[in-house]
Amino acid sequence: MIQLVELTKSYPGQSEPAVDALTLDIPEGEIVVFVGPSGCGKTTTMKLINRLIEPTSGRILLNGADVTGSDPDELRRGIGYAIQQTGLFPHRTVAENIATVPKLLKWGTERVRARVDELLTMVGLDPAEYRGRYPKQLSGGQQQRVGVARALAADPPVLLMDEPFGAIDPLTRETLQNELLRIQREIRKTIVFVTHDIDEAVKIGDRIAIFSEHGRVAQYDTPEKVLSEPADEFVADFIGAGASVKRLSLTRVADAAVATDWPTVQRGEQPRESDREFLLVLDEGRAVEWLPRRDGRGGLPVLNAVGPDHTLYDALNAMLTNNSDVVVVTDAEGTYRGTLDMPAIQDLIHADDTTSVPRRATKGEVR
Ligand SMILES: Nc1ncnc2c1ncn2[C@@H]1O[C@H](COP(=O)(O)OP(=O)(O)OP(=O)(O)O)[C@@H](O)[C@H]1O
Repeated sequence: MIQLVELTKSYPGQSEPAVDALTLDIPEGEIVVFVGPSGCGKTTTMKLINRLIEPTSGRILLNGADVTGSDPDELRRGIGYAIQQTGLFPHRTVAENIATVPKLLKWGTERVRARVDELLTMVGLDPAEYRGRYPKQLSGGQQQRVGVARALAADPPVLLMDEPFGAIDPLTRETLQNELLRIQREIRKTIVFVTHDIDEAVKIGDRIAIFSEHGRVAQYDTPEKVLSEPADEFVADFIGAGASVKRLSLTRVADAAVATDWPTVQRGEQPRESDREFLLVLDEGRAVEWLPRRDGRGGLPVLNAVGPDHTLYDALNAMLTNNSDVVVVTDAEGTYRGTLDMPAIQDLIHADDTTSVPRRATKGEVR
């Protein structure tokens, strides 16, 4: 666990401190996200944690030990650091880049080679194809993956990530976010993650620290709490409109009440009687077609099914894209598991809401 105690940084020549008496506990094995407007002191705080810069006053404790006076080089070997500009060495191969810290630690050649391949596989790059490439022969997203692999190389207990997915297109960014969450389920590091983007913070964070200015933390809470009970107007403004929709991204489809009573028919078989307008056609366990009940002709392909790792936000998005109020749910292998409908999502949005007006549809009733 990392404890920041009254941490202050005043840069020379600046009238106000960049970080002013920041006190914050970062629990072991969690992802804590620093989010806030430009210039509020997020990067300064990260650099203070790994002693790239020295505090003007205050202390940093790592697992209870004061590291403010320890050897910065030694400290940094226990702290992985991944940044937006990746900082990859352009004239070194992917493998050499990843091996930087293990070589400093004088690991044997075979151990380094095995670790490089293990990490490339972990971040979704085929070692045989990528270990010999140079950074400029990679896409931006691939460079970020290598940056994350390099930060993890010597298995540090702490990982600092400063807008690691900042300059990436939205689709790749989402993939990288999902991969980080998958990797974190295995490695359980203490991760401090900086972003400008509240949606990214909500998705990635076990806790979110919302910085206002000068490293002051306006709220430090779980994403649920930040969205449902913003501490003040600054936080409410920063979250922006649509907090209830954002809350949908906190629930995975795997944890939602998936309905299993949608009428289905096996491909090639005679449909059963049903009160639903459409039947779902299954082929070898997969939902492939919505078949109109009335004449059994002119079926529509099943598009944008959601799996267990998707969020309810993704499910809502799929419904809107399909212009439908129901979406097919599959398991990780793509096998049909059931359906999620709009009323189920509305129920979730309004779970603790006693004032909403009656809706047209009720649960289970699909128009
Ligand atoms: N080396 C420096 N010398 C002087 N002032 C600095 C230096 N680095 C940062 N600052 C100032 O400290 C404040 C905090 O900067 P910091 O980079 O920590 O903010 P940030 O929240 O990470 O911003 P951004 O989201 O734009 O990256 C800013 O006002 C910035 O101008």
